[in-house]
Amino acid sequence: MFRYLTAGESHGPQLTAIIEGMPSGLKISEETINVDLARRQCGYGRGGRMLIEKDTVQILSGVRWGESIGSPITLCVRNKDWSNWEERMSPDARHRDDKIRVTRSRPGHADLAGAMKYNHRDVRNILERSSARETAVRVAVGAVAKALLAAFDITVSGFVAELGSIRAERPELPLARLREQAAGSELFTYDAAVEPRMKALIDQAKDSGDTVGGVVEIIVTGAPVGLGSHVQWDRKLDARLAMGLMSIQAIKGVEFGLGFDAARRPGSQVHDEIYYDSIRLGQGEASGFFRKTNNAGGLEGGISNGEEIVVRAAMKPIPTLYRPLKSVDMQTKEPFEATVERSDVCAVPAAAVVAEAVVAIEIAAAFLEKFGGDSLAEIQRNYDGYREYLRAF
Ligand SMILES: Cc1cc2nc3c(=O)[nH]c(=O)nc-3n(C[C@H](O)[C@H](O)[C@H](O)COP(=O)(O)O)c2cc1C
Ligand SMILES: C=C(O[C@@H]1CC(C(=O)O)=C[C@@H](OP(=O)(O)O)[C@H]1O)C(=O)O
Repeated sequence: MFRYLTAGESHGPQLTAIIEGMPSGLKISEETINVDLARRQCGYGRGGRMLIEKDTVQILSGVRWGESIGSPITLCVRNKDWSNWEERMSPDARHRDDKIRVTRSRPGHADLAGAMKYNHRDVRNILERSSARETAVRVAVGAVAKALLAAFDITVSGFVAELGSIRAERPELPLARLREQAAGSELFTYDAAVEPRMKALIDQAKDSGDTVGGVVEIIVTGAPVGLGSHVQWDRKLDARLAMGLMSIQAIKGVEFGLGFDAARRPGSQVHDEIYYDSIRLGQGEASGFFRKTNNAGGLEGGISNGEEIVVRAAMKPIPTLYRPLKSVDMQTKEPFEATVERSDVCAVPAAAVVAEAVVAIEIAAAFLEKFGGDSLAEIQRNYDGYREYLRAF
């Protein structure tokens, strides 16, 4: 079974992930993972923390001489900011200092609900882990999942589809190529996917002490028919993708293909009609069956149907506002303005990279369930056999 856990606080020494269930024989390098880590840090509207960090991964287990060996893979991303927080975040009781407690919860963050749930009088004990800093190491896990998928010509790419009320078209270049370009260029940030109008909106929000959200779109190409299953609720691929995406900090909605728009149209304008053409087989397609539209976003009955998987996730505006919202001091119960932690104004471009990672992780998990084996070679045999069967279907 392919699974992973993450650990680590935003201003602690490091973030760690342990991945289990990766087959042996997969080429994995820190350099490849670092490309996605760098992409996640970019994007217009990020705050001061991103000037401090320059995220790089360390592979601490499970990979030898550039290839996975089948044992658990440990990934670590160190927090450079830790050096400024060593005492405030120390595990040592001698450093306790109740004078620096955070008691003014921010509306929209996990602060108050988390403090009440865990019986903390210092909101820092909550915000350190609820922080989206955690997504750094999740992106590292996603890069490993992408490496597995790439071995089977499956790509996962994302872009900023909406920012505030501004909509963007899907970039013209195949998204996989955009990513390759990103890898080769320091200049490329996800800014390339963000239009000048979007930048202006972020500037405007910043100037007025406000924040801005948006929608990211993720596209999976090359996924075969048959990932996920209709037979049980927790095996449906759309459900699993939605859970992965909803687990990203500040994501508040997920839709596939036409999404919510499907509810507003009659069935004749929603469902993708099915065609068959054997000539496609000669052209190297995996199957003669195809659709001319993809309103379903590549998923029917919780099963991938061979079309591109298209999923969007809505991100709410960042909860920490430089012109703070009203809150109540947990200690005195007096009304106050919420604490202003150093913060991003907009992290939608970063969320696109994080969403790519979680989508890659869920697709990789479903892929390994279907074609699983202990080595890449074994999976390749299983996959080849399935593709041959599909062509004759
Ligand atoms: C990449 C990324 C960066 C974020 N940066 C900030 C930030 O700087 N300040 C902030 O208050 N929230 C930020 N958030 C959002 C909060 O982490 C999130 O709203 C919070 O954990 C509460 O969870 P919820 O919004 O899912 O309910 C960010 C989210 C993402 C995905
Ligand atoms: C550190 C990251 O994002 C952070 C997410 C975050 C939050 O509350 O979610 C708050 C900010 O942290 P800080 O208070 O240290 O400035 C962001 O910078 C990151 O993306 O690597």
